[in-house]
Amino acid sequence: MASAAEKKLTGLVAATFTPFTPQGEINLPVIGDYIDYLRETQGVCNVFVNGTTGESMSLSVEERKKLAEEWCKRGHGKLEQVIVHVGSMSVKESKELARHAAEIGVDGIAVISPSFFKPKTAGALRTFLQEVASAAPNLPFYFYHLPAFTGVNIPARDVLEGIEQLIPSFRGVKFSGNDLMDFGLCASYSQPSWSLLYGVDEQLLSALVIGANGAVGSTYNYVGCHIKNLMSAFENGDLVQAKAIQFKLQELLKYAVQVGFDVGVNKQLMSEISGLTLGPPRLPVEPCSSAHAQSIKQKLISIFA
Ligand SMILES: CC(=O)N[C@H](C=O)[C@@H](O)[C@H](O)[C@H](O)CO
Ligand SMILES: CC(=O)C(=O)O
Repeated sequence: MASAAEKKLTGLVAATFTPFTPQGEINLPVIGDYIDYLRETQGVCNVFVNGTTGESMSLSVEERKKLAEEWCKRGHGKLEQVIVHVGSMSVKESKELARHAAEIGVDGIAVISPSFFKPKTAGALRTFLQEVASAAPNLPFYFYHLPAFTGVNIPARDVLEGIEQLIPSFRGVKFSGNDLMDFGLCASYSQPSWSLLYGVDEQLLSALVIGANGAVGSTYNYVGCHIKNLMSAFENGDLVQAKAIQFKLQELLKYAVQVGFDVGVNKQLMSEISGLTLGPPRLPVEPCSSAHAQSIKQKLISIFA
């Protein structure tokens, strides 16, 4: 994968779930099959490992390293890019994870804002990001904006101001917010080598209109093949078709939220759809019954039929 390191990240990126054993330990042997499923069944060849969907904030540093290693090792020759999220509450741990990511040859790293002690200004957040990036100066670096989870409501556009001077390896933003004006301001500030990756799957089409280069999301694990069609329809100027597919995903997620949807449900849904055994989530996320996930799967089948 090292050769792909400077290839601009575009298209669909699956935010991966972390496989656990029934006892709640990370279950590395599942990852090889997971990669084959993404490639062969969904046509998705990029992954975002140890993010929100991967429950990174509930994992130990040691577990995060082992997971990153396994995704890299098994993905070699099969995946185009393996991006690893290395954000943490501790700048020291983040730097350790960034150094480790460089050693194992990932294609890029992403960092979310710390959220217990929150940066008060865009400048403080930039300094945090710069410090982490300095531990892996040759790795493409992405800022991960997820205000609903971090509670850090600094506009991403403000974070980007002058960031290319502080972080020469800066290559873009994974924007998981609903504020499309802020996203637009990021797009107009963006540079040719940057990737703007949108992360709210239910409104991807709007972000494509504004200039998203790609998308990172949890649902691409199991509806990637359909959302690829949305992206091609958009590229071909077929907005009628692109909207029809976007509306299907919205209908699915509306149903899922109505019956109950969190990362535990999402993970069980992926197990039911893919046949992979991803196991339970980790506390405080509660396990989801097979029946609950099956009802969402049935909805998905009827919507995308
Ligand atoms: C908070 C979170 O996990 N966001 C994901 C990625 O950014 C999305 O892919 C959502 O899971 C998806 O848009 C469904 O709401
Ligand atoms: C969904 C997403 O992008 C994440 O898991 O971080």
